[in-house]
Amino acid sequence: MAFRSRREKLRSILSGGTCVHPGSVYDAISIRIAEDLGFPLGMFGGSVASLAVLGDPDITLITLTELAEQMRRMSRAATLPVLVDADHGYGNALNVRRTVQELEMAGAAGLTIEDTLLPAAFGETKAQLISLEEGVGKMKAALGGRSDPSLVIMGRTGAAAITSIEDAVRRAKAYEAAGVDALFFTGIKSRAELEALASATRLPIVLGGAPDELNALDYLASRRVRIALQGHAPIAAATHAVYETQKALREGVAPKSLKGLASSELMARVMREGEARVRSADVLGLNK
Ligand SMILES: O=C([O-])CC(=O)C(=O)O
Ligand SMILES: [Mg+2]
Repeated sequence: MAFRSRREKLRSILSGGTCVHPGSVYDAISIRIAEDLGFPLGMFGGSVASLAVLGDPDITLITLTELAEQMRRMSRAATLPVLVDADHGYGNALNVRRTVQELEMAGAAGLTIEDTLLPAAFGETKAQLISLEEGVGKMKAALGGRSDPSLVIMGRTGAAAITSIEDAVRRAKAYEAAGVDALFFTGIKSRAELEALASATRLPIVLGGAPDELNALDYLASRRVRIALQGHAPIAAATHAVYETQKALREGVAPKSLKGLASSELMARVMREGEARVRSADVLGLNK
């Protein structure tokens, strides 16, 4: 299986004793940069998928096909293991199965399925959850949908901030019992909440955005948190750079005088230009 070693790397992070930050990845360039900088894995958030592919906010407009296609491009560009935010699995539990099949073929190392009601319901301004029973059905469907057993399936809940920490604990225990490989929590506001979840379960934990008191990797590792997200600053940095560059050009700055551009060395590295050159020499008859 072509992607097994990526999945095994993600599994070794989950079974290890430390907590790591993933690189935020969303396209072929960002995954190569994260790989070159030595990140142990990439996180492909639903928010950055929507932004990179559609230029839209994170409101469940992107389709599974678009998400999987973007993942496939990243899988081709780099070998870094990628954890994909598969939102609610793009429908009910049957759609979750299809989502897992598509993301597995696209080369994801792991994916998260969350129990948020998506897309947002009519007339509701706040996030809502599906029932625990439906959530368990989705986890089972996800597990049943993989054909490579090394693909990592994570159960995700934001219950701590939507309903209560007690509900988050109930859901975490139920998803663990359903057989998921790891638990992904968002909306955790304190060490006490993390500790309630960690002591009620045994699986490795992944933490979405968290407050400052939860930002010490050693502490997180001691509570079985193996991956801690840091948001998605790179796409905001890229947007800023494109904005400033286009603005300067529009204002008449000469291309040669632009500031903040990648060096030609960095561009060549990101394009893997050296490898392409060797390959061309080999196959285009230039090696004489
Ligand atoms: O998974 C993440 O990185 C956080 C999230 O839900 C998103 O960005 O859509
Ligand atoms: Mg998301």
